[in-house]
Amino acid sequence: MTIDAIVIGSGIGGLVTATQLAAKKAKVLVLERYLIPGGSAGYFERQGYRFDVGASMIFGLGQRGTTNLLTRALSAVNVSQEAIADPVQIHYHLPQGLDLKVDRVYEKFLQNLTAHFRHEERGIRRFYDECQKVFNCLNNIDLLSLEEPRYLLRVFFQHPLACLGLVKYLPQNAGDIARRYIKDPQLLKFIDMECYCWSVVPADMTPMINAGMVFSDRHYGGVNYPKGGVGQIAQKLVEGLEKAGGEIHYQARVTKILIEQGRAVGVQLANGKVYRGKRIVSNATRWDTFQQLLPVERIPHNEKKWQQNYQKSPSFLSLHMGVKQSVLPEGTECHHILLEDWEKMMAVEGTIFVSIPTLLDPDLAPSGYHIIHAFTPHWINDWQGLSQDEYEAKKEKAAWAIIDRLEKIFPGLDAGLDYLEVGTPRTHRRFLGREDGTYGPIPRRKLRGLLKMPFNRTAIPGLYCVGDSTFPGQGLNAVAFSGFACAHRIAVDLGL
Ligand SMILES: NC(=O)c1ccc[n+]([C@@H]2O[C@H](COP(=O)([O-])OP(=O)(O)OC[C@H]3O[C@@H](n4cnc5c(N)ncnc54)[C@H](O)[C@@H]3O)[C@@H](O)[C@H]2O)c1
Ligand SMILES: CC(C)=CCC/C(C)=C/C=C/C(C)=C/C=C/C(C)=C/C=C/C=C(C)/C=C/C=C(C)/C=C/C=C(\C)CCC=C(C)C
Repeated sequence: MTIDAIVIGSGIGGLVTATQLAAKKAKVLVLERYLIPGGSAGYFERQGYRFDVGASMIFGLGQRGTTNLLTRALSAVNVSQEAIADPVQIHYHLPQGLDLKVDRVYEKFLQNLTAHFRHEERGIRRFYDECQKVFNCLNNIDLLSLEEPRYLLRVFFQHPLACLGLVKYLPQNAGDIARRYIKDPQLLKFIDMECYCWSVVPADMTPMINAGMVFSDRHYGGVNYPKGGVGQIAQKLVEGLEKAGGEIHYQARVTKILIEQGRAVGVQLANGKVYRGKRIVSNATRWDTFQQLLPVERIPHNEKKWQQNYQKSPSFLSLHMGVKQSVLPEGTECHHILLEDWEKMMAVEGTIFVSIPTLLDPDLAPSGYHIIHAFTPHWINDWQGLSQDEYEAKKEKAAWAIIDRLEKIFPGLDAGLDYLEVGTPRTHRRFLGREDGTYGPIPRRKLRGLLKMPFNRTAIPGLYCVGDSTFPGQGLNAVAFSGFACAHRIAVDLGL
């Protein structure tokens, strides 16, 4: 039977595309190089612990509105995922005693922040209220392909004000709006950190649409942890895909996208096997798609331009730890950010991100133990060209430097350590198939919001991209949007 769409990669972007198409009765084949689905939202198991490989703070599993895209993607193929509400999005441990929690309740968060900056009470409220405006525009409309003129016309007639609001915010960045209301330099640094910890760039370079989503949805749909671990989301999507008649093959590494008369017509695997399909979707990064899967001389002009605007963000050094329960003080929250010096916010080993999923789902670790996943930015270049011994020694040294710093929030961490596995940018490159292990694209300089971020179609007819190198960028809920949009565009192109 002819395949309608071949999806390269089963990250959340690829799986949402595949399930949406399968739900529309398209014949879909997903090809995944690894053993399990999920990509950055995958997991691995060691000695009774189930560790999340990357994604750990999950938006999009809410129950209301239109922005709960993970919930919607699952229900489109008749599956669901139990979600555990996280009462605090992040506990920040920042320089100059700036210690505060982002409570799920909006007013409580504003109070916590205002307690540190009384003189900016009005500015704080005005900035975050403006983020809510962006979110309210999005959360009122059907979220589908912005490359489909009839859809645009329809939403515009249904919700003209929301659309005009979005058009206004699309070229803006969060930092410019924050500066309109806020003057205190330390508070502006805090807003930088609020953006950096998910966009990996400061507020000035973070698109306002994305900031509006994150800073509002955490108080609306909330951050929710999937029962059984983050990997469950992908597993459930695969279950739904198969129920809807789609197929997924593992250990199926695509090495080539086949082009005939300028059109993408199929793919070739590392083992030589060829599949042909009416449409090809790449969930690999744009760098991998256009530099590895296509002949380099084929890089379309607009892709070269994209690379002039966007660069690869650093990867991470990840510590997956199993620890004794006694390491976590009473009342510890699930997510933490630790930084001791503002100047180092974006430096290698500057900011430490921490996630402790077992506080929400104790079944992920043996009884009496917890998981601490700590990660911090690192570049692949610093990990290349080492002998095996040098590589191991470097891992060990870097890991213990992080553990030492974490003792500040988790006293006795070193003594309470039961298991430690360290991942480097090389690990991320190898297991996620992402060039240089990058977390995703970031602007090379200040750009106009999301205007330069490409949608799903590419310059090569028949070839589409999905995932975090497409609009609107990083984040599971963001790549879920990109999956909805990609499937919508393909369905229209195929006349489904
Ligand atoms: N919320 C968090 O805490 C957090 C943390 C880290 C990452 N993330 C997010 O996870 C998202 C990643 O989603 P995504 O959908 O863009 O992609 P992804 O990188 O997660 O998935 C891509 C998939 O494609 C597969 N693949 C790549 N090349 C292939 C090839 N040639 N042949 C076959 N398979 C191939 C990979 O193995 C992987 O499974 C990002 O948006 C990132 O921001 C979130
Ligand atoms: C018609 C006319 C005229 C017009 C029209 C217009 C329109 C309609 C427009 C539209 C638009 C749209 C739809 C848009 C959309 C968007 C979206 C969906 C977005 C989303 C976003 C999301 C995001 C950004 C998210 C993110 C998240 C993340 C990234 C996260 C991360 C995290 C991490 C890293 C972790 C951290 C921490 C710790 C651990 C502590």
